Amino acid sequence: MKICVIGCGNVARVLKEKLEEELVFYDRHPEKCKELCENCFFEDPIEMFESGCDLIVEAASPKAVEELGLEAVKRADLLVLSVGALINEELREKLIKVAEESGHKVYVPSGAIAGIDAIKALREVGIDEVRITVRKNPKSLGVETSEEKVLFEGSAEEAVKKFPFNVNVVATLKLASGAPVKVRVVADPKVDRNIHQIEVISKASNVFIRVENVPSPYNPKTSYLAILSVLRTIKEIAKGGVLRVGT
Ligand SMILES: NC(=O)C1=CN([C@@H]2O[C@H](COP(=O)(O)OP(=O)(O)OC[C@H]3O[C@@H](n4cnc5c(N)ncnc54)[C@H](OP(=O)(O)O)[C@@H]3O)[C@@H](O)[C@H]2O)C=CC1
Ligand SMILES: O=C([O-])CC(=O)C(=O)O
Repeated sequence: MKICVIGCGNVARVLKEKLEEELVFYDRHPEKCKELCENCFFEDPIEMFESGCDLIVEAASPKAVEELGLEAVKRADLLVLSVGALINEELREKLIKVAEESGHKVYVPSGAIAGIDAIKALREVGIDEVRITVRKNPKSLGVETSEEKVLFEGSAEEAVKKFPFNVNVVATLKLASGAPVKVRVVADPKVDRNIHQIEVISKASNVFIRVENVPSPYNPKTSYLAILSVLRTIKEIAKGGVLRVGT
């Protein structure tokens, strides 16, 4: 499999370390790609897409999904990590339409959270409400405070606008549940992990999930679990396989 990666940051670096597949890269900072892989980067994203990708992995930003998502999915299957971009219904529908027309898929991995399997199943009976508290060290949220501080309470849509690099998981919950998602973002100097606490209320089950994630090596905003989730998704795509575990 040839994998084309948008973004030469933290996620890309770990993918390069851990994957045996052929990898090529694009970033708006070519020097970052050069550092990662001297002979396997492109300065132009379209040239990279045209180079024959089996899978395009977006690991850059919600803006990158807006700018490059349609061009990418026209040419290959697309894995989106900056899921916040997909909360915009117009962009999401366009992406799905282009994917359908070109015979490609759009993958959204579970990323930094767990429980997407149960949430998808509960959708069958309708989910009344999803609540999530995102708790991170102030440094990860770009603020300074010596005490625990609630930075935000509101809807998924507002949250992804306000914290584009910290609450992509909120958009994943919204897409998986189809329900309103109530979000709290808390800066907490006492924590050194990225903590996601999720409650799902429905007729069939109430589900309580708490994930305490170690930050990833090159970007503390991004949990290491998010990268492991991408790695596993890529491996399952590459392997095909007949046994599918999980909803
Ligand atoms: N779904 C999930 O659960 C999770 C998703 N994420 C998201 O995954 C993405 C990748 O994370 P990570 O690797 O840690 O991020 P990094 O900031 O380490 O790397 C991203 C790289 O992509 C570049 N980039 C950003 N926007 C564009 C663009 N429009 N065109 C070209 N290059 C661009 C960045 O440049 P510059 O520095 O100039 O912006 C940077 O070099 C982020 O959006 C992050 O928020 C992270 C954790 C969990
Ligand atoms: O990695 C995390 O803990 C969550 C995150 O940054 C995001 O959802 O964007």
